[in-house]
Amino acid sequence: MELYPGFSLYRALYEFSNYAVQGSLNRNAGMKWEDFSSNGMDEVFAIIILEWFLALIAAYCMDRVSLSVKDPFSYFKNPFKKSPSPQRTSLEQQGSEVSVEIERLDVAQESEKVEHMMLEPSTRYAIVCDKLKMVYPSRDGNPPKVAVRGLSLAVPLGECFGMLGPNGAGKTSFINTMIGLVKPTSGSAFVQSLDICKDMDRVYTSMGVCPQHDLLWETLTGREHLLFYGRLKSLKGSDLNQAVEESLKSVNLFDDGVADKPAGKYSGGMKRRLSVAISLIGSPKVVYMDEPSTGLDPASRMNLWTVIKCAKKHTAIILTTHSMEEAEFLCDRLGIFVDGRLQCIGNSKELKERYGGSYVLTMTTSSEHEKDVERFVENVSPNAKKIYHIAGTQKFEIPKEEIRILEVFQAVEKAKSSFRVFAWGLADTTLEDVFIKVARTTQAFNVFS
Ligand SMILES: Nc1ncnc2c1ncn2[C@@H]1O[C@H](COP(=O)(O)OP(=O)(O)OP(=O)(O)O)[C@@H](O)[C@H]1O
Repeated sequence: MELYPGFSLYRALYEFSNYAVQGSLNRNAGMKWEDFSSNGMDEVFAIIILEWFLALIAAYCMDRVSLSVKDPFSYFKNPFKKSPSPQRTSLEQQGSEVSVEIERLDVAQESEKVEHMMLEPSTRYAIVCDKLKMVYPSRDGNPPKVAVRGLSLAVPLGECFGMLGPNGAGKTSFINTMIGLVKPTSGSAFVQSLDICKDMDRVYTSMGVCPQHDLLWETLTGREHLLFYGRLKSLKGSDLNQAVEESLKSVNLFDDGVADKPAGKYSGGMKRRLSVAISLIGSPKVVYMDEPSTGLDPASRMNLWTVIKCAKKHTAIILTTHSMEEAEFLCDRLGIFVDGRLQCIGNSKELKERYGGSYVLTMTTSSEHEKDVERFVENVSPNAKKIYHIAGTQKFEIPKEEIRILEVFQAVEKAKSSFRVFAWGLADTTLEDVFIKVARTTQAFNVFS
């Protein structure tokens, strides 16, 4: 009976209380150590200690079994295999909503390319990320945040890769991982064949960074900043002075003594230009630019674009931007990044062809002719879809295969005789349309999944 855990405890308590009652009646001390062998309490205690060890082992096994949710018996098959930590499990569950997504062909091809590269490394590619994942740990009661979900990407020298994506998509987190500010949670990344987890010190010598927010010393001048970063990139003597001068000229910070003013007195645009110059000094092989032209006037922006375009000839650049114009002007390939994942990848023409497939017809009339416009569009293209409507102005998405542009022009001219058209236009798909479509579809999918 005493082998049952509860019973041995009960027996011990019973004996103690019995001796205590007898002790108080007979005015003696109750149970003593020497009484243990006479009343069997030594056996009871031996059983309790043994059971404590057995219960501990049983509780540990049950805990491990409960963690192996998919196969509760897997623990018994291999009891020494490390089980995932509770945090890891919750992250995997968090990521599972996305794992049902159908990976798009272009993104899958990029992953395949990277997998191939991991087996046969190539020096042509300056940046290679293989299933890179970055999770911010839970803090202040908030759950962990998966910012980058297994990104696979290869960027060759001479390419500017544009990373587009809505706010909070994880672009900056990706860059921060690549520049060593935060450690990847899993996956790997290589810069010039150097592992960012092991050889970051060597990676820094061939890397330039233009962060999202300018990181400048208020009291140092623009020239001093460039001298400092130039020295970090191993430039010396006349080479360093020449590189600094060229860099200052390229971003229009050379004339009128601007180069020798403290950075604290620079305008926002000047600081931004200095940050870009810093990222490019010493001709690094890899450059990360996080929204480089934010806050620049149109002339400075165009000037900056020329500098970046010139620099990319011998560099691999990863650039994040919210400007579609900038992306089209600078980037050889683009990736739309939503919720920590690349949703599509290709050059701007390919993306427009892939995700466009329709013209946008805009027509403005007085409010009473709105129905006439609807009928007109239905005649032109039965599958047209109204996408926008406000005070007499309506926009319709028309499948490209359903219309010929000449016929639309003829039809509009004819319609003008039936009702007054204030303005109208027919536009091809823009990169902005593609961006909105991809971002909306993915976000809607994530909400409903
Ligand atoms: N230090 C942090 N701790 C926890 N979560 C963070 C941290 N930094 C960013 N995040 C979260 O990670 C996600 C990705 O943020 P990130 O700044 O990388 O996005 P982004 O694409 O660069 O956005 P934006 O275009 O606005 O710059 C966001 O949901 C953000 O709230």
